Amino acid sequence: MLSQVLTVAQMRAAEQDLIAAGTSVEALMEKAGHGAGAYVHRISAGRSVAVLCGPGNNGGDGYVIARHLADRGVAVQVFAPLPPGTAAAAAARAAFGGTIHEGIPGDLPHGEVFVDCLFGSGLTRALPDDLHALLVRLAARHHRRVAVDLPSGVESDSGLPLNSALPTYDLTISLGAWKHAHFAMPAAAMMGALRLIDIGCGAVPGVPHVLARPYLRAPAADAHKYRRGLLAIVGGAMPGAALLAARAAAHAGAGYLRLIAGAEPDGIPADLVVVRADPGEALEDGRVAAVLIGPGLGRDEAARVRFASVVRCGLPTVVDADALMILHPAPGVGPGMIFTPHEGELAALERAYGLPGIGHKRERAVALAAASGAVIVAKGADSLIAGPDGRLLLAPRASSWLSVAGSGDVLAGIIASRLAVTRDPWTAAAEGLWLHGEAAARAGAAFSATGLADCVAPALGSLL
Ligand SMILES: NC(=O)C1=CN([C@@H]2O[C@H](COP(=O)(O)OP(=O)(O)OC[C@H]3O[C@@H](n4cnc5c(N)ncnc54)[C@H](OP(=O)(O)O)[C@@H]3O)[C@@H](O)[C@H]2O)[C@@H](O)CC1
Ligand SMILES: Nc1ncnc2c1ncn2[C@@H]1O[C@H](COP(=O)(O)OP(=O)(O)O)[C@@H](O)[C@H]1O
Ligand SMILES: [K+]
Repeated sequence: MLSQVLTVAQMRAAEQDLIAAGTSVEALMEKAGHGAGAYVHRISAGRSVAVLCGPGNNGGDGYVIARHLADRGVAVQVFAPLPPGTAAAAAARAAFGGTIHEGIPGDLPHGEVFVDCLFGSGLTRALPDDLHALLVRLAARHHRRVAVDLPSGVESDSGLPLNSALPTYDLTISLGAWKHAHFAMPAAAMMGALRLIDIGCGAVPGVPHVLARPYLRAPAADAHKYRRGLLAIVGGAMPGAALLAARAAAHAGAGYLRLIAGAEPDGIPADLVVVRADPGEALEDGRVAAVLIGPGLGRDEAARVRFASVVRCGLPTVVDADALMILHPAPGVGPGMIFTPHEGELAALERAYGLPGIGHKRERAVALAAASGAVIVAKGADSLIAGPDGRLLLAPRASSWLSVAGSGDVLAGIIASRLAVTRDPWTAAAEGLWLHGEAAARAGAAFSATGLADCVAPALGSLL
C-alpha cells in the first residue's frame, strides 16, 4: 500500500475516504506536518530553518512543520507571501505563533535549511513571477533544501516543471502516497532523496506501484543446471553485445547459458557454451527455458531470419535492441515475450503497432503492452514496466552512471536469466530491473558495462 503511486485526483479521493471515515483535514495535516517536521529537524541539527508557506494545504503543512521545529528549540522563520486560503491552513498558522514574514520581503536571510511548502498537489498553473523569484532567492540562500510533497512549480501527474529555473532539492518528502512526479523525468531529477510520510491512506485498486526489492531464493537443495534454467542467447552480426549480455546473465541465476552464435565471437569465456547452428534447430532442444535475442543481432535479412526462428519456437523470450527495430506484429510475437525498448526503440515499436505515441511515458508503455501482449520494460532515467493487463511498476531513480554503452545489454541479460529461472515475464522483468539498479549502485562511479555485469552476483546475493 505504501508503494502505490497516485494521481492528484486519486490522492484527493483517498483523503476524502479518510475524512469520511472520521479523520479531519486538520488531523491529517498534523500527521503529515509532524512526519515531515521530524525529517527537517534531523537535517537542521539545531541550525536555522526558513519555511515558505503557500495559500493552500501545502502551506498548512508548512505551518505545522514550523511549529514542530519551534517546539524543539529550532530558530524558524516563516515566509507567507499569500494568506491562508483554507480553514485547515488558517488553523495551522494560528497554532504556529512564531515569526511570519508576509508579502514579498526585500531582505531575505541566509540559513541552513529551506523548506518549500509553497504549492503541492494543488498547483494548477505556472508560478507567477513574484512567487517564483521569492522561491528561487530563498532556495539559493540556504545550504539544504527540502520540498514538501512536491517541489513547487512541478505538475504532479506529469512530472513536468511549469516554470523554468526551479530550484533543486536534497530531499523531497511525499505525503500520504507517492505521486507520478516522484518517478517521472524531468521532475524526479530535481528532488534529491525521497521519503514518504504515511497518513493512513488505504490501498487504491488498479494503480501503479513502485518497483520493490524482490524476494529471491537460492536454488533448491536438489537443483541441477537445467532445472535452474537454460537460457539460449541468439547472437548475430556483432558478437560483443551478446557476450556482454551473457556475462550478466551468468550472474543472475540461470543454471546454463548457451550462445547460438551468428558471427564468430572472440574471447569466449570458458563457462559459455557456444553453438554454431541454425537457431531454429538449436532451439528445438526441449530443455531451453528462455531465449534472448537482440544485442548485436544486426538488422539485415539474416537478422530477420534468426528472429523469425525465435518466434516460431514459441519460448519465453526477451526481445531487445536490434530485434525491437525489425519487429512487426505477427502471430507469436508479443505474448510470453518481454520487450526492453529505450525511447528510440519505443517510438519504433509504436510505429510498428500503429500506436499514436502520445501521452505520458507510462501511458505509452501500457498502450504498447496492451497492443502487443508483451511485458514492456521502458528504459531510461525513469524506467518502468507495463504489463498487457494494465499493471504498471515505476522504478526508483537508478545511478546515472548507467548511461554507458552496453548497460542495456547487461539489463537484457539479467532479465533473460531471470526469465529462464522464473518462466514468468512479469516477475522476470521486475526482478531484472531491480537487480540492474542494485548492481549499478554497487558498481560505484564511472563503471564499464563489464564492471556492471560483474556486480550482478553481489546484487543478487544481497536478496537471499
Ligand atoms: N487534503 C488533505 O487532506 C491533505 C493535504 N495535504 C497537503 O495539501 C496539499 C494540497 O493542498 P491544496 O489542494 O490546498 O493545494 P496547494 O498545492 O497547497 O495549493 C493550492 C492553492 O494554490 C492555488 N494555486 C494553484 N496554483 C497556483 C499558482 N501557480 N499560483 C498561485 N496560486 C496557485 C490554488 O487556487 P486556485 O487559484 O487554483 O483556485 C489553491 O488555492 C498537498 O500537496 C499536501 O501538501 C496534507 O496536509 C495531508 C492532508
Ligand atoms: N541517466 C540514467 N539514469 C538511470 N538509468 C539510466 C540512465 N541512462 C541510462 N540508464 C539505463 O541504462 C540502460 C541503457 O540501455 P540502452 O539505452 O539500451 O543502452 P545500450 O544500448 O548502450 O546498452 C537502461 O537500462 C537505462 O534505463
Ligand atoms: K512544496
